[in-house]
Amino acid sequence: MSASHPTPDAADMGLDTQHQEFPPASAMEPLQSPQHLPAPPDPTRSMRDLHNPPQQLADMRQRLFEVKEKIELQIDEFERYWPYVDNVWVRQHKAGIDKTGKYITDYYACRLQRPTYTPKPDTPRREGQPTRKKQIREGGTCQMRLKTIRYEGGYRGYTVMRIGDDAQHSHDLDHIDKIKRTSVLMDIARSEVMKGYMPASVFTVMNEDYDKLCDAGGKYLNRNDVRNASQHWRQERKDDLRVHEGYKYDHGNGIVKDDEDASMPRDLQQAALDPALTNTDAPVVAPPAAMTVPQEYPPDALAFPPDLREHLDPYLPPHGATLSPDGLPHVTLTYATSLDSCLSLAPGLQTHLSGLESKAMTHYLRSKHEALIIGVGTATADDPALNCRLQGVGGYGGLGWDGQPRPVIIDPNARWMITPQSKIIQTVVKGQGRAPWVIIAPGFAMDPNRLEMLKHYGGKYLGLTQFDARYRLRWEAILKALAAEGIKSVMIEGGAMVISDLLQPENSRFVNSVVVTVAPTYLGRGGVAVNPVARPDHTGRPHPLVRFEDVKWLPLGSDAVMAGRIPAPTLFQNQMPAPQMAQSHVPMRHGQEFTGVASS
Ligand SMILES: NC(=O)C1=CN([C@@H]2O[C@H](COP(=O)(O)OP(=O)(O)OC[C@H]3O[C@@H](n4cnc5c(N)ncnc54)[C@H](OP(=O)(O)O)[C@@H]3O)[C@@H](O)[C@H]2O)C=CC1
Ligand SMILES: Nc1nc(O)c(N)c(N[C@@H]2O[C@H](COP(=O)(O)O)[C@@H](O)[C@H]2O)n1
Repeated sequence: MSASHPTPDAADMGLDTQHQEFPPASAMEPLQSPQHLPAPPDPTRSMRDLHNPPQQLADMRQRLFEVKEKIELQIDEFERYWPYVDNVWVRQHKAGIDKTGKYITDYYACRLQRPTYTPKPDTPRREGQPTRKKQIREGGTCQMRLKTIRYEGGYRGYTVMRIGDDAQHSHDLDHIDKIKRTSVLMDIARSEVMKGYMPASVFTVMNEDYDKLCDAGGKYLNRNDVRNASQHWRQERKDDLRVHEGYKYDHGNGIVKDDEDASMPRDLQQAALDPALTNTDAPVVAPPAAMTVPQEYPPDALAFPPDLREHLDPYLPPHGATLSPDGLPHVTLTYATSLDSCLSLAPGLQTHLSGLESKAMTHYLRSKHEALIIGVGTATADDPALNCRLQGVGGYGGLGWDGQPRPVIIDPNARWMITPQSKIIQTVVKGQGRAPWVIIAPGFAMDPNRLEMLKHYGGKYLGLTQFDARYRLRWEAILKALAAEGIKSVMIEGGAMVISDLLQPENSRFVNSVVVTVAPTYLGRGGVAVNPVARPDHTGRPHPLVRFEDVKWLPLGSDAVMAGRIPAPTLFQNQMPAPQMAQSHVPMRHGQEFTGVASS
């Protein structure tokens, strides 16, 4: 999971995401809404929840058990997965809604945090009643806790994070599965019995695909669990119960598959198992939309095959990338150019240079970075979505915002006219991208409405103070500001001014690799060109500005993609020195001064 997330930071609501256990009273008010009462049994559960489970269920259960890093999910995803781990997590009493009414925070502790329960000596039972077996319940062994923040503002989402940097369970997930069943399993058992099936039959059918049962946390499910789940309902209806279609009672063996049915095609067998699909006697309840797993990708999804990925991976940040020893993120510079080095036909005009294959490649690159930088010239000209539309990332078949980079706009003068209709915001609303961060300089005249609007959708402004000799924001400061926000890899897409600036010797040391798409076209004079300023060597003779090394060319459709690295800075020692740096902070308007990074 990426370090950045689409929910407005918990810090925005006065919460320290790592260290503070409960929100300050000023920020949160106790919440009494019905959604915070214990979840009632879900009568819509059926065998389908076992046989057609949410995607990557075992993996998601493990992630929601460990919560090693912040997990971001869309609300329907959270509601789909959480009932599969509610055997682990017990909701605590402190829960709250902030004053804006947009954030709802809940706190959970591991089930094994409760004190150990030792039963009192059993009270005498009425004659003929069996003695109740009360077991010692293990507890008090695990201090792991987490909180969930549900955000319902310009978009809707959940952030799940553990409390305490190094917190972890004192046991594994299997241990919890052994001592407690999830509500999904109990709900399936209950609703199947309520359809008129014998508990033994329900148990047999639930075990039919044992791997899937284990994925759902049911490795230790037993017949008693099924009986207990439906006990109240069964008391008056003992005689009416039957076995599932396709099964029979076999003396000595219990409920077994009926061989005569075994020749049925597999999908028909599945349907036969689920009376909600076939049996008109059974109550048929449509599952809520939140339970349905989307099977198809959105129409704008792109595919980039694994064998092509292999060529580019050496140039990209590795999975779990860390900051450099200097505290800088991995930077990949990438853009599409014409043969005459132009990015677009004219200033302010978006021009499609990449073919379908190289466009898919660009989206693969986007999926591999935590942030995506463009200059305000590009944001204004293109009204871009700046999301990742690769099949399998969040919003395109993946979970939450997995693989979605954070768009970052360099806009020192806060001139980008972002509105709720901007494509970037529409993408956020659809759950297909993250809200942008905008980097601004001191002295900007910030429109408060725009600021509020951006925050509403989960974005923010970052104020920077450090300038170079031309009063441009220093790239080192930009990258360190993003690193301070948890970003460890950055893809810089353009436009021409940004790319040219980063190819200058004083900046190119921040670039780890370059991936350029060359389209077979001339755009002609008047185009917006990448043309960094040449630097003569120390004798005054012309000298190439940069020649990439470790270069690989990859034909993609009718384009050619070049991947390479910028040589170490020592190779530029013969060149003229970079201009002197300007002062590192400058006065803001209204007599204030920025010192370092500020966000709002
Ligand atoms: N083919 C491709 O791959 C791509 C094409 N493009 C195209 O490029 C064109 C836009 O390029 P261009 O006009 O050069 O604009 P840019 O996107 O490069 O934005 C330039 C502006 O961003 C701000 N800026 C950037 N870096 C800094 C810095 N270090 N410090 C301070 N301010 C900074 C400045 O804003 P201010 O002026 O307010 O000071 C500057 O004028 C568009 O036509 C777009 O379609 C864009 C990306 C990729
Ligand atoms: N790789 C590439 N090829 C082109 O032909 C382009 N015009 C661009 N432009 C960049 O992509 C952004 C558009 O992104 P969305 O498709 O809207 O997500 C644009 O703003 C440029 O940064 N890139």
